[in-house]
Amino acid sequence: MHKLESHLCFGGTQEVWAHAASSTSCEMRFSVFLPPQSQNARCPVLYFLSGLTCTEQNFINKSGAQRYAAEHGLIIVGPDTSPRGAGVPDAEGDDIGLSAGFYVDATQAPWSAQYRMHSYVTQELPALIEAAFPATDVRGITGHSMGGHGALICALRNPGRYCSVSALAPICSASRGWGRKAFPAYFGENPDTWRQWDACDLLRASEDRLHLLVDQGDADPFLKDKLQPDLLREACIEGGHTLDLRMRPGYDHGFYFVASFVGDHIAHHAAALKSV
Ligand SMILES: N[C@@H](CCC(=O)N[C@@H](CSC=O)C(=O)NCC(=O)O)C(=O)O
Repeated sequence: MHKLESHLCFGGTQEVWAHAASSTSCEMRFSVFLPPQSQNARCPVLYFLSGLTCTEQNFINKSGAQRYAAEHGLIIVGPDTSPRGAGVPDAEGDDIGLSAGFYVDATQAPWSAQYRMHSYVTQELPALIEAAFPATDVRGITGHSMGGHGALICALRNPGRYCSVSALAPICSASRGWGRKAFPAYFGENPDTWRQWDACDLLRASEDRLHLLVDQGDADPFLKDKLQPDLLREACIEGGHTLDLRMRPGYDHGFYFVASFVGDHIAHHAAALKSV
């Protein structure tokens, strides 16, 4: 593992690291913000999963999250959004292949060998973070757009692994929304296989009851066709989950929206993670 960047920020340190990942069989980068509190004690970790077209950089450059993480004493870890490097498969379009790992473990060739972001994000990366940084094993998970879908499915498929979950403008039902192109490629043509990675289907089937915080701009151009918060609302009612879905008048999909509400999400996670 080697450090690529280190910047003092709000009394903490914003770092970027690279390491050889076994889940994805390639070098992976991740960001880690270490709050000032982590100089003296281990801190809980919030995982932030980014959206389509992103690397580990977009969130740390554009969200302004460091200020809130420093205030609350949370480590924030931001993985890349797909495997990368020589030989990693790709396809035409922003919503499949590079930067579009959808936080799933693909089952179909050629994707299945390296598009294993679910294993990477839920198992390999936390093990590394908890061994190499001043982190506890108390974890929360959040994300934006494809990363919001990722946060939901990571929590739903791994009961007990995360103490808190939230999402900003998530793809709520990837198999019916923004994942309509990637899911058949990653899992094959049988829709039953897609449902195992679709947040709404998982919410309906889950025996765990989640308490979800979701923010969504009502001027988001992807709202109706690709994000579909109405499906999330219905699935939460059917599955008995608590959903605090806050529709934000006038906000669109990008990082201006994320920056406006990321502080609320960090406060929400801090309250849950620090009460464990
Ligand atoms: N070009 C794409 C949309 C690209 C986009 O809006 N990406 C978002 C995430 S969308 C869902 O996962 C993003 O975070 N971009 C990075 C940034 O720095 O803004 C299209 O129009 O289909």
